Amino acid sequence: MNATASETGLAEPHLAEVLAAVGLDVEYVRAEGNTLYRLDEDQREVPVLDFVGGFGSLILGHNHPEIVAFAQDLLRSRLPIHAQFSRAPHANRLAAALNSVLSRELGDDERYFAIFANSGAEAVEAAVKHAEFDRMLKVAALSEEINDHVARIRTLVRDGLVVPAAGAHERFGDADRSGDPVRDIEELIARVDRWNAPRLSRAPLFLAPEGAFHGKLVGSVQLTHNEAFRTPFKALAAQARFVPLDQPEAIRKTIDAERTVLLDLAVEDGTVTVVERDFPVFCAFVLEPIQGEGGINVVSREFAEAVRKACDAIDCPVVVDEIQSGMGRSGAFLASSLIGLRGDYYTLAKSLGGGVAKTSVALIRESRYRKEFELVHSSTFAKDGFSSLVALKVLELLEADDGRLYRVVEERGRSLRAMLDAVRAEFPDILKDVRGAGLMLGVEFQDQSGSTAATIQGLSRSGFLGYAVAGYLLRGHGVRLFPTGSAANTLRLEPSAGLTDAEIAQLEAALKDVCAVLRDQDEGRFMAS
Ligand SMILES: Cc1ncc(COP(=O)(O)O)c(C/N=C/c2cc(O)cc(-c3ccccn3)n2)c1O
Repeated sequence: MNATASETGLAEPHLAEVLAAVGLDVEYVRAEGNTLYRLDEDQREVPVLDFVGGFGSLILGHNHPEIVAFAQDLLRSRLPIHAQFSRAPHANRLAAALNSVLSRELGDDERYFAIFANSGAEAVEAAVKHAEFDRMLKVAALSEEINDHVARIRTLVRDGLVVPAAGAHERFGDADRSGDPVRDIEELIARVDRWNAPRLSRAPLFLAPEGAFHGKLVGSVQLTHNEAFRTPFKALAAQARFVPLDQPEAIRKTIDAERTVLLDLAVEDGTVTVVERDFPVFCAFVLEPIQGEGGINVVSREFAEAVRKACDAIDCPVVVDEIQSGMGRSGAFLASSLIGLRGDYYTLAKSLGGGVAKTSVALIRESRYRKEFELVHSSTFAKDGFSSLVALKVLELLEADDGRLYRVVEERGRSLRAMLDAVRAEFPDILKDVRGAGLMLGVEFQDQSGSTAATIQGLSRSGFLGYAVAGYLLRGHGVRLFPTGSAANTLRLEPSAGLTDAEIAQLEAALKDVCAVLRDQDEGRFMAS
């Protein structure tokens, strides 16, 4: 069925046309576990094996029976879902439950304070706002400290207790001044003020790895590396400096390149000297421990250590974005704990809602938390009763039986990975790489822009090969998976923990078939509807 814009209605008509062009514009009528159901011409249900997994939001699968039953009970109970500005027992319990999991996983009891939101990008926005709120308070404190020093030293000079050091003006290119200490200190203070003023209002910067994806809202999209998503809106928000994931040393170099100093006055041995004070340019380093939208790139332990070391040196918080990699998807609650990366902030979303609610959270460690932030940030639907209780149920299921579900994810991920590696070994000319951890895996197809088949060549050169492969797998094998806008040749696999051997086998047959068609350059079969 090839829908046109008028038939698809007004919701993203162009995207609908793209999906239609590669046969992905299917309407689903029911979903359970790893299966979506569509209707055929005779209105009969046809199962589709779903590896898109809600872009990582379905670690428990579509409509998990315990989650659905729990949600139904909540609605039947007529619980207050929107009772803003009242005690929020459910949200507090959820924050406490998240802290228990973090304490278990991180091995210490430092508390994390929760700022709840409704979507992943909104949690990132909250984290970014809090980090900037924190940075501005640091800037204000530094500025006040310098002003206090200046005022105290002005008095000391006027009282004849200290004098400006010989050469105090050197950094401004001048020789010594009049010799009158009172006049000299006023000139020095004026020069320090003129140096500091523009720097105090310098816009903050962020750090993020190349390939980063943190959402598409105003602030978060500037942390997303994909230029198509980011650059049209760069005038709206603080910019990020992106560092290559395979160059940990680039982090320190990037920080040094942006180093900004304020000037301060100090007294040494009775004389006044000018000293430098580092200005906090960087607001936060934001990174995913496993990049999703960027094409399933696993951050190395070496890179994680370089991030932590560089950020500690400049007192810059590390925001670990676990929106896609978290909630058990890697085989641990946090994928970052597998690479020894400790976050100052964490963001969680997607599977936190159990596949039936929309909720997200930014968690901020107590040592960095600014409680005044609560007075300036809020959201109508955040921490609502329904989402909070569903999220509590999700954590209960993840943590049950001493974390049995994480071990299931790890074992299912190993089985899926083993199959993918075997298919790649059989078709190295078609499959370039298999990457990821747990049940967050990616299969990268070889570039086909040199194909002798014009259609395959054209699709590859236009960045649609991955979508065309996805269309073939859906039409020919009833298997659903997608590439992403930032890694068009990498199909991502994010099934639920309920993945069965039969589902792995079905995917194996589908992948081997599409690899054979591409090896044969059989564009007729490849594009058959
Ligand atoms: C690490 C991370 N941080 C913040 C976000 C933003 O969350 P929201 O989408 O809930 O605002 C995401 C959400 N991910 C969205 C996503 C992830 C992905 O891997 C693919 C696609 C996608 C979307 C459309 C078409 C193809 N791919 N979308 C994320 O993965």
